[in-house]
Amino acid sequence: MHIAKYNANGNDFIIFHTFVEVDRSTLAQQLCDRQKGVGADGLIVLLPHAEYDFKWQFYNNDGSIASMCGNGTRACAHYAFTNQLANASMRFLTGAGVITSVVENDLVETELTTPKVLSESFEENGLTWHFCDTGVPHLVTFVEDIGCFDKVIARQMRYKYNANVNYARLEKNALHVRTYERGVEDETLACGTGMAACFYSAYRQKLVGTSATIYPISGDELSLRIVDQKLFFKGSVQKVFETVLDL
Ligand SMILES: N[C@H](CCC[C@H](N)C(=O)O)C(=O)O
Repeated sequence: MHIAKYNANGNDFIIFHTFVEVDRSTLAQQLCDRQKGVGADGLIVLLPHAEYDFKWQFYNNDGSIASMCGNGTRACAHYAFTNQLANASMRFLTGAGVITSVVENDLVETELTTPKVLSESFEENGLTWHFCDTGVPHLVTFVEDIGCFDKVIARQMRYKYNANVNYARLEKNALHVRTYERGVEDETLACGTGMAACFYSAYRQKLVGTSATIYPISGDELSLRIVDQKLFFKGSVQKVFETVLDL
């Protein structure tokens, strides 16, 4: 099996394409295992689709299925274009709906799904939480010091609300973000829908304008903008290697 390993600002993925649609949860766990497998935060499988350029299966590191993955859309769009499976501007079907991505060299911009507010903001664990869906559910709290990211609190909130958990620090028109990711069950170096959730929560509170620079813990620089309530997420991706696995 021919696979590619991608890095999207620290969020890493194994990607391949096939005609065969089967449940790949166990394969995802095997391939994503960082000791016994290739190692990645997720597995992305591209499949043919009659109406769109392709559809995808997305699995987290633990084999769980997630409806969307912002960084994953940018990595798989680059993979699809590089492997001549789609043109530079493509539309593909995810569990959260149809996604449009545009590839320009190593830069990829994705139009995410329309964000949804999941509840009123609330206080818990001495923090104010905002709850929204940017393709998958995210809790967001704004802090003065991003170093106070607390994995114990994040894990507790992740299970109580079945959501990814983000701490964000605002600095002028930029956000520094740390994310505890559902399905990885740990902090990842970047989470695309998490960055989008932090931007959207800040925008709704008028803490940022219609665009902002976002810095995940990897230190990479990404951008988010909102136009007519649609979120556009842009950043670079890298193909780390390609190989053939005899599975
Ligand atoms: N772990 C997420 C899916 C991947 C999201 C993240 N990698 C991104 O870039 O959006 C969940 O199960 O809700």
